[in-house]
Amino acid sequence: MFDNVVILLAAGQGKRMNSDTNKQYMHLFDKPILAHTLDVFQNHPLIDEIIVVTRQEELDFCQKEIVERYNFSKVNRIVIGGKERQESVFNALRVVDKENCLVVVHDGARPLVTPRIISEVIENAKITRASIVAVPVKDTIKRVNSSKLVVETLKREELWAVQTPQVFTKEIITKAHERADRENYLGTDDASLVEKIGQSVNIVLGSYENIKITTQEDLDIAINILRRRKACE
Ligand SMILES: Nc1ccn([C@@H]2O[C@H](COP(=O)(O)OP(=O)(O)OP(=O)(O)O)[C@@H](O)[C@H]2O)c(=O)n1
Ligand SMILES: C[C@](O)(CO)[C@H](O)COP(=O)(O)O
Repeated sequence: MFDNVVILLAAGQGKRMNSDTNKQYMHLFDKPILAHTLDVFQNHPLIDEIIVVTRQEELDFCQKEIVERYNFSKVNRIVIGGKERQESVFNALRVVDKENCLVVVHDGARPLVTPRIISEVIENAKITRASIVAVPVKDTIKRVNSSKLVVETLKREELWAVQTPQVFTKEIITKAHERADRENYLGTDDASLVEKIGQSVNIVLGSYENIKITTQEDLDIAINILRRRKACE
């Protein structure tokens, strides 16, 4: 049996949000975005421990106003992130002390992840060792050059929009990050690093509601989804 360790990323700056408060700490209804995300993992029976990654200047706030205030008892470490998302994951990986475990990487800015998604991606990774959440794209996607000229139209039936959680054995994700670090490769998700070491990566169907809160309009979408979910409780 694997233990399941979450790396929860909250060390970004939220520049695209254009707000004075870092987006992870902005409120959605009753609590900060990061507390919503933590809630889902804290209450999930398959999750054993959580490592939160934060910025140095927000460490104290994260510890006192998020972890202690909402009593997230599964959080056993808070580590300092790096300049890029990938560095933040690598910093957290270095403190995962369990040998034989699955590492579940999740964006703190995706508070609408559901227990169903977490269960399915972990169960899949137990078998495949590398499993990520994604949804088929709905729009037509084109490759465009720097002069804004269309270069080609991609085959939509082959395109998936990738989300988190992304789950790997500790051995695979560590090897992938070490190789990327050595070769100065910077990817926009962890799976791209795993692909580079020749490991196949499996897709589990996510949800169009599992959005990453990136810009102001995402906040309105998240509020509407949460309002509907609360009304159904
Ligand atoms: N150096 C970084 C950059 C990002 N993240 C985290 O990775 C997730 C996805 O990143 P993104 O949405 O791009 O967040 P930001 O980097 O904060 O946003 P922006 O690019 O607009 O500044 C977020 O939960 C963010 O906190 C991180 O832990 N460390
Ligand atoms: C990992 C990710 O959320 C998958 O969609 C995404 O690539 C993160 O990108 P960002 O630029 O760090 O938001």
